[in-house]
Amino acid sequence: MTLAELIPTLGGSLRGHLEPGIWPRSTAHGVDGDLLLGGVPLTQLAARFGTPAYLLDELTVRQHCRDYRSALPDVEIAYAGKSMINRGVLRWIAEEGLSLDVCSAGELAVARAVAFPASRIIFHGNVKTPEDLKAAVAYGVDRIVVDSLDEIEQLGALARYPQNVLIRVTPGVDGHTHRAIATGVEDQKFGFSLASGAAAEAVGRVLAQPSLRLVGLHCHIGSQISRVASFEEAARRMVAFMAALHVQYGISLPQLDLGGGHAVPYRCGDPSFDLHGYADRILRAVNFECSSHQLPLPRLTIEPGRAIIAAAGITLYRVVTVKHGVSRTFVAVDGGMSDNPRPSLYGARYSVRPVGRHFSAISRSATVVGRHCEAGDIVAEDVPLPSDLRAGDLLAVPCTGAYHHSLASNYNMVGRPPVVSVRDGSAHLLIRRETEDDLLSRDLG
Ligand SMILES: Cc1ncc(COP(=O)(O)O)c(C=O)c1O
Ligand SMILES: N[C@@H](CCCC[NH3+])C(=O)O
Repeated sequence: MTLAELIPTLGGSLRGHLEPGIWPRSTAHGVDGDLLLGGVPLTQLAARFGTPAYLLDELTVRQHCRDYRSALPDVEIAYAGKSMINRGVLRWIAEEGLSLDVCSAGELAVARAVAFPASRIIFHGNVKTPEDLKAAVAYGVDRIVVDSLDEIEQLGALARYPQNVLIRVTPGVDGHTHRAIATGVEDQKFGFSLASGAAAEAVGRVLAQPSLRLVGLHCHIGSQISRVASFEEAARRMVAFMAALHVQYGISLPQLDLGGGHAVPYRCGDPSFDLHGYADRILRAVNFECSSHQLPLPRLTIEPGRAIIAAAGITLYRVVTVKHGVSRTFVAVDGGMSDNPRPSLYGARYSVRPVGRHFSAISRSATVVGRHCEAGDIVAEDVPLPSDLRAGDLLAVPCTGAYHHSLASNYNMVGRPPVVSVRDGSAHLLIRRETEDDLLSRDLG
């Protein structure tokens, strides 16, 4: 597929005032107030697959992979599988030539199911159970990112051949993101602190394990970060640390993994991430620090998840009730915090668009709420919705490709929605809807 084939659909979106960067690239206007995704009307997808449903635009995912590869041609791009993992998506990722970051035996099992090349897999996690480590070693993943002294010993005892490892370093850099997903700052559960000397100690421990081969360092300063300066600062500190290790241990580490965390806009006006600015500043910073410390340039890896897949996704809900409170209107839909816990976890905000018929031009502010037994079960707070919105209408929520299906739960014994991919006018069920039988199958009475 060429770039030219991917672009025309974007024009359709812009003409229809669908905010670019928030809606999947193939989104376009259909007839009678419908939207098309991958050439398929949303009303048709709702009728065929039911609601709520996660929709995924294959072209957007592929285009984002290409954007990264062309902005950073000499850098390894590893897709962070935790953002959205299933066999279909991993096939696209493999075909686009990306590597893969997994963080559990379960994620690795999905990779194994599509024969994702072990040579392109990086295994993460602050906790790796014995089962995780065994699965990683058995599949022969190229790199394991060690995150504790205990893990270094456990992996050292388990590894059969020299296992490539990276050490996860906490560089002490604030990414200015929600505190629940800020992982570059001191005194939290991820990584070895650079400032305290824990990272240098970890290096010594890995070097002392004959079955481990230290190939580099890793850092990940958090998620949904738009300030390129934070990534740049982390890169500088990491290279300075590599230089210090050269002095202390006489080693030149060949790899540096700078993690993911690149922000996406969820609503119009949210800060976006300047990929080309990032590429330029990170490469300059690493080149400058390496030459000033007379270090050979390491091979760089980055690990975007959200930036690859968030804007490829739309969640489709059906309105079940419209209730007028004392001062607010509540539009209640057939999903909620079980398919999207991000509003309750991080106060995340979304935009919402009614689809499937012509609506009144008069809008009012409404709060879209879910079906779960919590007052905090909110899909979108204070969003403008047409005054004639009623039960049975469809709502489309954009930018739900990342950390939605992967964070979904069965709260209130509600089955998780299906994941449907679209492309070239056809839809394909990647993950079916979870049924009551599925839920009961684990209950052994
Ligand atoms: C080690 C690591 N790499 C990559 C990612 C991907 O993050 P994001 O989806 O924000 O790019 C994460 C999650 O934050 C992570 O923990
Ligand atoms: N789950 C988070 C991101 C965490 C990223 C993984 N470390 C979110 O939805 O934004």
